[in-house]
Amino acid sequence: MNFQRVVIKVGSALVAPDKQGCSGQYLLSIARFITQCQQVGKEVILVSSGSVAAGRALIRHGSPNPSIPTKQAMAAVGQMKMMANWQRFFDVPCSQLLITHGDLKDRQRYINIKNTIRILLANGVIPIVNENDTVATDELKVGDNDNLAAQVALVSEADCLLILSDVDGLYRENPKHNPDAEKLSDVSAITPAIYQMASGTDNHIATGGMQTKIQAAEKATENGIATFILSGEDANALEQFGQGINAGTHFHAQQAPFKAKKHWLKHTLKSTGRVLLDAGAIHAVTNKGASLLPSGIAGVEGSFAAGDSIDIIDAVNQSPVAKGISQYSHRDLAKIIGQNSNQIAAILGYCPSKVAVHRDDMVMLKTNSSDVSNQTNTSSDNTQ
Ligand SMILES: Nc1ncnc2c1ncn2[C@@H]1O[C@H](COP(=O)(O)OP(=O)(O)O)[C@@H](O)[C@H]1O
Ligand SMILES: N[C@@H](CCC(=O)OP(=O)(O)O)C(=O)O
Repeated sequence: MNFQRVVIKVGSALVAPDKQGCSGQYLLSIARFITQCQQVGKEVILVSSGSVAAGRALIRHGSPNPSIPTKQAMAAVGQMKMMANWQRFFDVPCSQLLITHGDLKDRQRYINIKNTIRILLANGVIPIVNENDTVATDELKVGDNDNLAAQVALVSEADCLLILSDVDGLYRENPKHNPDAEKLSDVSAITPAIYQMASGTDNHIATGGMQTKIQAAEKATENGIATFILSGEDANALEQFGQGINAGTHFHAQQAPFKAKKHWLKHTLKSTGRVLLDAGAIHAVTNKGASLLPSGIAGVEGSFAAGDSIDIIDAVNQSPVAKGISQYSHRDLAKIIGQNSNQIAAILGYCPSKVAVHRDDMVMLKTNSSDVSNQTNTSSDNTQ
């Protein structure tokens, strides 16, 4: 097995093949594989879906698509069932980590999660992660466990991500709609064409379908984490995987791992505002690796505090060019845009920084380089 630390994501359809309750039908062989990994010194972190499905029969609901509070109640009761279901397959202890996007985007909580997982693994405990559905709101949730698993792979510094589902890989079209669709064994780069192949799911207990799996694979592989989609219904697929044979789709890890902070910024933080840049500022930021100065900002939108993530937009075509941490709140930034940085103190009465977004806190979304700090800094004014 060509990995040391693996995150294994198990979809709802495997936990609840009958679309409600918990079943051991597929979990048994997955648990056996996990035990085999541990016996040869590999570390395993589970990301398990299925709490909503597991609790579905225990919470009264009239409609086939229950309200969000009803689903949150299902998750609350189902999570215990799901954990108990996993624990019965292991002799070693399991542990429960319920996290949200709000936890991952907070630098301190992110570090707490990292430390907890490290200590659990060092003690032979299996971390089992799910989104904390009961408290998650739209703004504060990852939303699907494929992306959550990729983020867990990053925070835990795994070198492999295994996404187990009711489908045995990425097909050129949804195989449930076109049974003749061809499967891809290897994906060396995640391009728009790959995204076009992936559609959602018809399974009402699942979230995201293949689209979110591709997003997860992109996040992981650009950080040097090899990613596989395998059938969790086929015990042979896991057995073969253990022998180094890929029975599903292998998304190859990219060579240059993204720096942890840049990744956190690009994928984990959610922006609550935008700044619109004129052509000169776009050129300085994208081609010169400069910090973003208030003088280059033509407009401020949304609501954000100093330290929040914002999207950096080309005002001409409205396309996002970068993402970064704002040094100022939207209110203060709106007062200093278009102004020379030397004027900031006079306008605001304070000047913690001459830049609006520092180049070290910025990640490019569009240029060939995804890390502006790798570029030569020709900014004439990039001091904080
Ligand atoms: N191009 C594709 N290749 C494979 N499966 C696809 C594709 N596009 C959509 N899907 C759908 O994605 C489903 C798996 O996602 P999902 O139902 O969310 O499962 P899970 O609960 O494991 O996350 C498959 O059952 C399939 O219907
Ligand atoms: N957190 C939810 C699962 C969300 C989800 O992404 O489901 P799935 O697409 O089956 O991986 C639950 O435990 O029911």
